[in-house]
Amino acid sequence: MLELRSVTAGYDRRAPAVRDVTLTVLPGESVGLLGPSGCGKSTLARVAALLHRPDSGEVVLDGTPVRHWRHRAPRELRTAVGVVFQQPRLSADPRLRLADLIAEPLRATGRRASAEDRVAELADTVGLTPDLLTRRPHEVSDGQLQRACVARALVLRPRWLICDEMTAMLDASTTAALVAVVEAYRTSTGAGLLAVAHDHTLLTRWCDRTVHWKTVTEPR
Ligand SMILES: Nc1ncnc2c1ncn2[C@@H]1O[C@H](COP(=O)(O)OP(=O)(O)OP(=O)(O)O)[C@@H](O)[C@H]1O
Repeated sequence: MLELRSVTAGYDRRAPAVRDVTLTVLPGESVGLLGPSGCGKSTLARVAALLHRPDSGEVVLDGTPVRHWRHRAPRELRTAVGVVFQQPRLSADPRLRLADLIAEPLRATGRRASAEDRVAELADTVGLTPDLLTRRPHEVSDGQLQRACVARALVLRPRWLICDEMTAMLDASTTAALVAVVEAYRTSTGAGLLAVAHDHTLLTRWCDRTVHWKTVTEPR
C-alpha cells in the first residue's frame, strides 16, 4: 500500500502548498488526482515519489515508513517507485541517447548486464523504433521523448507509478498510447498508480477512482 498520512509539504514552512492530506493507493489500484492549478498536486506527487520531504505527516510504502528522501532514500524504496513528469525535457539528461536514458536506472542500480534486452523490450512496448533509440533528446519529438521517459519509469518494474501530468503536452494518439502502456503494465504486474492531471475526462476514463482537490491551500 502507498499511504500518505496527514502530509503537509511545500517550499516555505509558514505557507505549505499541501496541508494535512491523507491519500491511500492500494496495490493494483489507479487513483486520479484532479485539482485546480497551484493546489499542490505536483508537490504531493513528488512527496509520494520520495522526491520531496514533507514538513510533517508520513509516507508509508508497503508498510515501511519513509525516513529519507531523494538519493538518501534506501534503494529498495527508491526502486519501488517509478515516476513520469509532465515535461520530458526537464527530466531527461540531454547528453544521453534514448537507449541509455531508458537504461539509466538499471545502470544506477548495478543491473547493467540486463540493460540491452530490457531496453529493447520496453522500446517495443512504448512504440520507439530502434533508430530512435540511438538519438539524443534534442533529436526527437516531445512525444517520442515522453515515450522514453515512460519506459525509463518502468525499467525497474516498480510496484508504484506516479504520473504527474504525463500526457499534458501530448497529442491525443500519443496520450492514448502511453495511458495504454501504463494500464497494461499495471494490470499485468498489480502495480498501483497515482495519476495527476487537469483533465477530468481523461482521469475518469483512466482511473478506478479520482480524488477531486477543490481548493488551493491559503497561507495562514
Ligand atoms: N520549487 C518551488 N518553490 C517554491 N514554490 C513552489 C515550487 N514549486 C511549486 N511551488 C508553489 O507551490 C504551490 C503548489 O504548486 P504545485 O506545482 O504543487 O501545484 P499543482 O497543483 O501541481 O499546479 P499545476 O496544476 O499548475 O501544475 C504553488 O503555489 C506553487 O507556486
